[in-house]
Amino acid sequence: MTETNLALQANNISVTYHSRTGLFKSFKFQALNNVSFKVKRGETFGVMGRNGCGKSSLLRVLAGVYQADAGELVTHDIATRTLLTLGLGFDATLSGADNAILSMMLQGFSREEAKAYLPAVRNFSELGDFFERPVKTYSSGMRSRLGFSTGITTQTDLLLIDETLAVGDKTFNAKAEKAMMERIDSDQTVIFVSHSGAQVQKICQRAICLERGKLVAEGDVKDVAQEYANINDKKLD
Ligand SMILES: Nc1ncnc2c1ncn2[C@@H]1O[C@H](COP(=O)(O)OP(=O)(O)OP(=O)(O)O)[C@@H](O)[C@H]1O
Repeated sequence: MTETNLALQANNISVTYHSRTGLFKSFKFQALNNVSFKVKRGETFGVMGRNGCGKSSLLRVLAGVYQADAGELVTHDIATRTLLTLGLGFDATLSGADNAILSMMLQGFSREEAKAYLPAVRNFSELGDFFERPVKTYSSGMRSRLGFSTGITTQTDLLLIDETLAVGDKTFNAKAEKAMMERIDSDQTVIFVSHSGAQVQKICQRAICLERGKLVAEGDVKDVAQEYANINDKKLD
């Protein structure tokens, strides 16, 4: 892999959570331990691993939401990035439109650029007049739709997808999946995270596997999925 076709490089990324369990008690938990890998420009790169292995923590570091407490993330020509999740970070008192603008600004867009995307977000979300109403009046499905529509409408240099996307009703889900696959099939750099080796194998060329915060396999997606299956089999013994 030449340095010129690299989109990003994770070098020895570690993340430790510090949690308070009582007035004078706290504990540390290392969710990611020295994780390193490279992602090429335009590829769909997979991250697989069992529940609690550190997938979401890694996604948050890649999205710039969390700062790794050791290691570095080197990006090449990545000014904007989207984390496609269920929109849990919304301000419930603000309207869907205002939340969409804030979320696009967090992706790296200017206020003016975010405003220009707004009609397309409104249209994709199918929220109608609710788009101008406070998010606290939304059902959970409506929140998810707002989050997904905001993420999928913008054209960013890096698209991060969390498998746990269940966006709305059947019709909306089909539309969301189609839009996601169109982006994956384009020359977009995508990182796709899932606990399902089969799902990662379906859409990714290369992948890594995490186990208890450590990288245990990297390379061609078939080989990594096999390694992941072996880990799962061992746990079932
Ligand atoms: N804020 C936090 N404080 C303490 N521990 C945390 C925190 N967030 C996550 N963890 C722990 O870090 C580990 C990794 O969590 P993470 O959410 O990254 O895993 P995951 O692979 O995405 O899991 P899942 O597939 O269940 O979503 C887990 O053991 C989890 O309990």
